[in-house]
Amino acid sequence: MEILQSAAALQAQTEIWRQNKLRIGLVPTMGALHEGHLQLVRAAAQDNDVVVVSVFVNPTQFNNAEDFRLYPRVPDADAALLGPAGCTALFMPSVEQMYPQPTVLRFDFGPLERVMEGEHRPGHFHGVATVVSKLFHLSRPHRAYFGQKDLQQVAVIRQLVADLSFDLELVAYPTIREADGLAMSSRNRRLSPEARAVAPRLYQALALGASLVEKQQESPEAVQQAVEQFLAAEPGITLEYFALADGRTLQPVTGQWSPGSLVALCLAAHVGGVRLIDNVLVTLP
Ligand SMILES: Nc1ncnc2c1ncn2[C@@H]1O[C@H](COP(=O)(O)OP(=O)(O)OP(=O)(O)O)[C@@H](O)[C@H]1O
Ligand SMILES: CC(C)(CO)[C@@H](O)C(=O)[O-]
Ligand code: BAL
Repeated sequence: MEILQSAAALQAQTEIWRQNKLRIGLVPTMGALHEGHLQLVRAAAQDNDVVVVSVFVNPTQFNNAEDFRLYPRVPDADAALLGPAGCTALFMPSVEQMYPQPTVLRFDFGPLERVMEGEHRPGHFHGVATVVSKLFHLSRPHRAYFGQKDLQQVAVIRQLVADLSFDLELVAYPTIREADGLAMSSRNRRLSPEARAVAPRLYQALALGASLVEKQQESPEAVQQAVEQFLAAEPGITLEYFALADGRTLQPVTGQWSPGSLVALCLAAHVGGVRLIDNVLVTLP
């Protein structure tokens, strides 16, 4: 595995791969890698001839300076995990490499980002779209891999790919969980033992909501209330939002259930000072 630290080096490598007709898979990450990331890398290695993994804590997508400062950074451990998982080139640029000058272009995804993460983290998806566009241009992937744990991010990038005619296949990979249900996340490293003990409640709340949605005996508003009450009973958790949304448009589901629709149950919550997100999907008959 080679480590590339400049945008020019990645572009030059991409050009050689393209000339040799090799299929390129891209896995964008912010590092502090876990099994969820590694499964994306293994999937990319199966589907493509070469795999680029980027590890870059992207400042433009953070709306909270403290969250950016505390984001876990373990580059040596990340590099050691990636080779065996099938990564061909690890791209680890500096902020100056990715942003040689301040950007002026603004991304606005309309209704898609007026809800959930977009609503609660102003500017977040502008930053994600900026850096992902740059990564697409530098590595010109045939396929790009993203996790469904960041469901709204997948929807935003799907829109980005369509609107800007990026010639690539977007692969959305299911959420990988710990044995007790907690979604794997780099930020889990910041959980104290006490916070880690209560964090699985988030998935339990989603599972409770999903079982009620499947039965369709309660209204969306009643399901909302049941999930919020479940989490309110856990003093170690502060819910930021819980949303019942259409799984494709991410717009709120209200009033009644639509037959055949995909329903996403999404939440963000603070557990011992760490902000975590999670979601589950239910397809209605
Ligand atoms: N548990 C998981 N299962 C599958 N994919 C995941 C999982 N966690 C993260 N990913 C995906 O890995 C890619 C990189 O994510 P990122 O580096 O932000 O890690 P993360 O674990 O989501 O960290 P955090 O949520 O703390 O920012 C994203 O496409 C993300 O959706
Ligand atoms: C896609 C991404 C790597 C862009 O910085 C980030 O949002 C993430 O890790 O999900
Ligand atoms: N995986 C989402 C990246 C972020 O929280 O900024």
